[in-house]
Amino acid sequence: MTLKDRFVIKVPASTANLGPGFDSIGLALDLYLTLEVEKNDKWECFSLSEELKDLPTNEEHFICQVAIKTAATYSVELPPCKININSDIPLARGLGSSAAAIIAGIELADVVGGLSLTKEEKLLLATKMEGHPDNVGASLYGGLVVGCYQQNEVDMLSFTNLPIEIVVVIPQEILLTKESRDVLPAAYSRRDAVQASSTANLMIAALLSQNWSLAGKMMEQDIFHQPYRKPLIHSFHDIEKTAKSNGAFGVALSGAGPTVICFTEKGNGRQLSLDLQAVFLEMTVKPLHIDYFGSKVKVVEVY
Ligand SMILES: Nc1ncnc2c1ncn2[C@@H]1O[C@H](COP(=O)(O)OP(=O)(O)OP(=O)(O)O)[C@@H](O)[C@H]1O
Ligand SMILES: N[C@@H](CCO)C(=O)O
Repeated sequence: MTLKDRFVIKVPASTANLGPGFDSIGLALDLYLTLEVEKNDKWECFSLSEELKDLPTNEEHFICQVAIKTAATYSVELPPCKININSDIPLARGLGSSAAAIIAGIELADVVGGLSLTKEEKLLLATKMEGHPDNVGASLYGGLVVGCYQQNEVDMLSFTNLPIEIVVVIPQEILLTKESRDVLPAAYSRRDAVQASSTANLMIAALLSQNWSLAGKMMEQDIFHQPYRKPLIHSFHDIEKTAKSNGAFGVALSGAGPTVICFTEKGNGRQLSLDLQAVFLEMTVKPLHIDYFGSKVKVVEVY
């Protein structure tokens, strides 16, 4: 690497859980966090999007902190960088903004610090920081991911070619993941644990066998987290009803909320988005696609 190298790091957003897959299932979406990075004499972060404008502009920035910490794990002192940051991912809305920022920080440390990390190493580092592998796995691998984090290890599979489209309905208010996790029970009875895990198992089997109505039914039957969180999202039931009567096969809270995510068969996303926007005028409604690539790093030589 020369001093004049510039890196572009692009990381997709993600939705987690897909209903019952709590802390385990994620899906990468085509909204992006993009960083342009070059070495500098000090740490500087310029937020180019409105959404990011109140964040720190020096090494206190979350992405720099992740990068510095990642490099330090391998006893590497990261040289300071100037970073231009752009993002389409709204913060604290359930679309994996923190996970994308963690993956971006790890990719930055990897490329600038010459760490040569494998995907598996990046996934473990990111999972430890985020606490669960669903969003970070989707942002790193792309596609639909199913993961298991225990005993300091993450096992994950990712799947491509799902003929579905997505519409997200994003309320204006933010909901921090921490607040949305605080309403969950500390423990579940054996009966509930069996029901919760069988619902998740059947949901993923139904999605992968393209049995859309069964996948949608299992999304709705989740008992892990949605019954506790839905009261925090006042419009959930109205959005669900409108989406289902306009062609969505499944509706769930996106991650920790407040975004509501609607799943429909390929080709229907745009119309479903228009139908939802016509009813929920005060919310941001977007048709999205699955990102199948995950995070990407490009070296741009500047002379
Ligand atoms: N691009 C970014 N740069 C710096 N900090 C960020 C960035 N994206 C997210 N964050 C930090 O993460 C916080 C949001 O994380 P939180 O886990 O609450 O929501 P989320 O990741 O958007 O939602 P979810 O985890 O439910 O998908 C922000 O308030 C901010 O502190
Ligand atoms: N699985 C996580 C995703 C949000 O970070 C949750 O539902 O809390």
